[in-house]
Amino acid sequence: MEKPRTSKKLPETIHSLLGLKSHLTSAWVKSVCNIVKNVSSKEGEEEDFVSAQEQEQEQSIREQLSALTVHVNDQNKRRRQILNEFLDLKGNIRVFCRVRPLDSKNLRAPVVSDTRNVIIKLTETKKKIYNFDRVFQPDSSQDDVFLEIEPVIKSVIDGYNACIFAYGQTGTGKTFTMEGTPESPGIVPRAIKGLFKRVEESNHMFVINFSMLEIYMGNLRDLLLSQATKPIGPIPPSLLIHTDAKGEIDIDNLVTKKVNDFNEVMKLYKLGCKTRATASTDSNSASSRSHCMIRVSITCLDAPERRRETNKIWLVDLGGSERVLKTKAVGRRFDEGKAINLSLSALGDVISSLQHKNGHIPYRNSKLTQVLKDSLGQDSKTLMLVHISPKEDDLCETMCSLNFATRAKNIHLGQEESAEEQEKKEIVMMNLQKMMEKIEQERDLSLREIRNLNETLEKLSGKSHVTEKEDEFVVREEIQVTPKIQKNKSRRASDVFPSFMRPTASSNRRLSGNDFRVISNSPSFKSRRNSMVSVRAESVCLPVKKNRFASVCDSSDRSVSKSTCVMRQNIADDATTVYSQDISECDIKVVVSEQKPKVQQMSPGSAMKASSKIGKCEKNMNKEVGRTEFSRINSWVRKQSENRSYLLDKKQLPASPLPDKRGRLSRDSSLDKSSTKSFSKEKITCNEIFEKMEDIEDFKTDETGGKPNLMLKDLFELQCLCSSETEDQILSKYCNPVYDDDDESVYPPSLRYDGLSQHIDNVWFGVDYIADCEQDSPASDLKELLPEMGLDRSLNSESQRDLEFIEEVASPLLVPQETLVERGRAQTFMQKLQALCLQIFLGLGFIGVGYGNDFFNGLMK
Ligand SMILES: Nc1ncnc2c1ncn2[C@@H]1O[C@H](COP(=O)(O)OP(=O)(O)OP(=O)(O)O)[C@@H](O)[C@H]1O
Repeated sequence: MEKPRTSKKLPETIHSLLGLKSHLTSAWVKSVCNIVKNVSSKEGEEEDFVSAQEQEQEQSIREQLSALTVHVNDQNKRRRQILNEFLDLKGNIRVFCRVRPLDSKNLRAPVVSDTRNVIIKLTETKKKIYNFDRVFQPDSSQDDVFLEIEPVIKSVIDGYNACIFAYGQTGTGKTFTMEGTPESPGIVPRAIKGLFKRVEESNHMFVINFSMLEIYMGNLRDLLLSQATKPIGPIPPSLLIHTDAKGEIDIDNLVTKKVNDFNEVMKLYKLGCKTRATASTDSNSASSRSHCMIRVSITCLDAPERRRETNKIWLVDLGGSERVLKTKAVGRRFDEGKAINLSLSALGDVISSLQHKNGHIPYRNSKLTQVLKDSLGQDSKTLMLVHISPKEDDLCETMCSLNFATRAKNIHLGQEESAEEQEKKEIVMMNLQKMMEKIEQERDLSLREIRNLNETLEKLSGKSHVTEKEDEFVVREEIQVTPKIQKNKSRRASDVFPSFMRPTASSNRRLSGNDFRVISNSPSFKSRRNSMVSVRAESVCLPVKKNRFASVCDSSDRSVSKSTCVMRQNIADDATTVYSQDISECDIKVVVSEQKPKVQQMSPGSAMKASSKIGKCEKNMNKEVGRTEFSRINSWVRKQSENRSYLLDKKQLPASPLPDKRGRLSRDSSLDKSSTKSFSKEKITCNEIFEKMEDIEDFKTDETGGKPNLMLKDLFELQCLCSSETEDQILSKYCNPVYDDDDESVYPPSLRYDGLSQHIDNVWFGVDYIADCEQDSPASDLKELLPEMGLDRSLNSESQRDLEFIEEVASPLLVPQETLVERGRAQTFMQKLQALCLQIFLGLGFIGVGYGNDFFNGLMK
């Protein structure tokens, strides 16, 4: 509409009047007054008219918006009902199976599949059929998989809890399905993208939070606490599970990060994946040794039609199920496998109980089921993806996985549906899906209309309909950590699990305040996900005589090497699980740092003296960690060995050992067991030993085809003796090294031993120490472990004596000092003592029970 022109002319008129004021007449003034009066009244009318029109238009847009919003909400409600019906028909717990592609086309595959069945050809005539809600064949794409998962993502937006987990033998593609690759992303990135897309499309305000943790050996570890900040930043508290008043499960102190878009989530996800515990096994070079769990929680306060205000989806990449016998896992790998299998079995029990609608659901049997309690079964949507390998070699594991999945399948008290019923159900589901699609299309149109109307409204009033709502939504805290820190100190009885499921030394250290030191510029480990940049745990592999134990785990020769983390790909147990230790298998990791803790290597008597140095030591530890000079530690180790005195029976040293036919050192007849009883002990330094062993070294150099690692010369040479003599002879020859407590040179540059601390921490966390100590002393751990390794029967009385010796010396050292009330100090102190204790045994007692190689791993760095 054109604006009135009179008012525009007014200034000109007045100007002309002013210019002609000498000629002003009363008629002139009158006419001007009329003009002015006219102008103001006309303009007012016109402006009123315009604003009334605009208001009307605005009002009509607002009415349309309200109507459309109601319509969209109705459509959402209908869609939700239909989706629920659809999922109910499909089953709240659905089991899919994914068959991974064969590595080589030439291999015979006894596993065939169609879209619903997996057929195992046992013999030419005998076969076993397993059916599932859906089977993804080897050529199925990630898109195919996600298409089946999408309805679950939709129901998460509707306020339902959900859980999607990948189960299966190690190396069958669980991580591939969940994580995927940059070219073909898996369920996690797709699900997150899907969630954000739906949130954007919706006319509600959502707050999305992201958390990531792993369950390693029954211990919950936050994966969003980056390794680099862990040791120097505030001590990350341990994660404990609790149930809130509404019966919802939460995890104390778990980092919860508010995320605004897909890219933000992906950054966090990558960070978490890097922190995850992986290791090389016989079946997978970067095998997951834990259950990796992602939690995405969604809050929507302005949608009462949603099932809950806050709900969550768990995306879980379970650790690989495996027969430990097949993987030949020992030590840590063995226990990891055992813990994974036990928690998977507990998960199977829970799902099976839910499917069979049992009165009691055994959630408390594992941390995994405790965490997932409110996201499994009932009105939650659960989706299990079982992964199998079609290879003939894996047939046994494949059948185990299929049997597990069958247990979890939707069998209502054993009644399978007839084909006719199934067909009817399929038709109903198809119709429901079509209805859903139609509603979604209509809803999308309505939403587009809402958007357009909002834009118009914005132009008219300069304010959008939606932004008003947005303004109401206050910015929330970036990181929300469930504030239950106080609870940490009183560990509940229910949290006390069998030894393998108890928190690892690593988590206890986090509790206690003593964490790893970090080292920059460390080489990255060979791992798909786990490129550790901050912690370097170097291992030492010493040449140990092939004893009974060695033949179990490794038939090849062992050599001296200074390698980082993964020592040999074909020895499962030589690969260190990153950032995790457990002393029960004596797989020890030493993390070397720049500082010089001055307390180390003391006799039990000087233990109390050591405590006074701890404060100083801890202060040093809190300084920023710099680059490690490995050579400094090397030279320390060397100096240490040279200065160290041994009570040695000189007679026992072979004068000039000669190689036998097989190239091994000949035994001196004087090393006869009977003669060891009457030996005369003299003090002798390591250098003297070296002189005596000159010939041995020459020979060994030839045998191994290269000079032994200089850094480990001393131990290497001592171990050379081990390779030609019985453990008992070694034991009888070398007594405990003699240390001068005041000699600071015996203290290694920042040598920290991480292990055994669990025994101490338990005292402060409500776990009965005595019971624990009895159960978990290193010697009893060994005793426990040996039968599992099949070594109990083969232990002779001499080895038994070794064990008793260890127990006798180790146990008193592990008793906590009552006077040391400050946990952190006591912790550090005990670590030093433990390191001392273990170094004393270095090359002695443990060799006799087959711990030679593992025991030395990392200890000397
Ligand atoms: N469907 C598939 N298509 C292509 N490659 C696959 C598929 N499934 C698995 N792979 C490949 O097989 C290898 C092992 O897979 P992955 O690491 O996902 O196994 P996993 O079951 O997670 O093992 P673990 O339990 O030991 O962690 C990877 O290199 C992966 O890319």
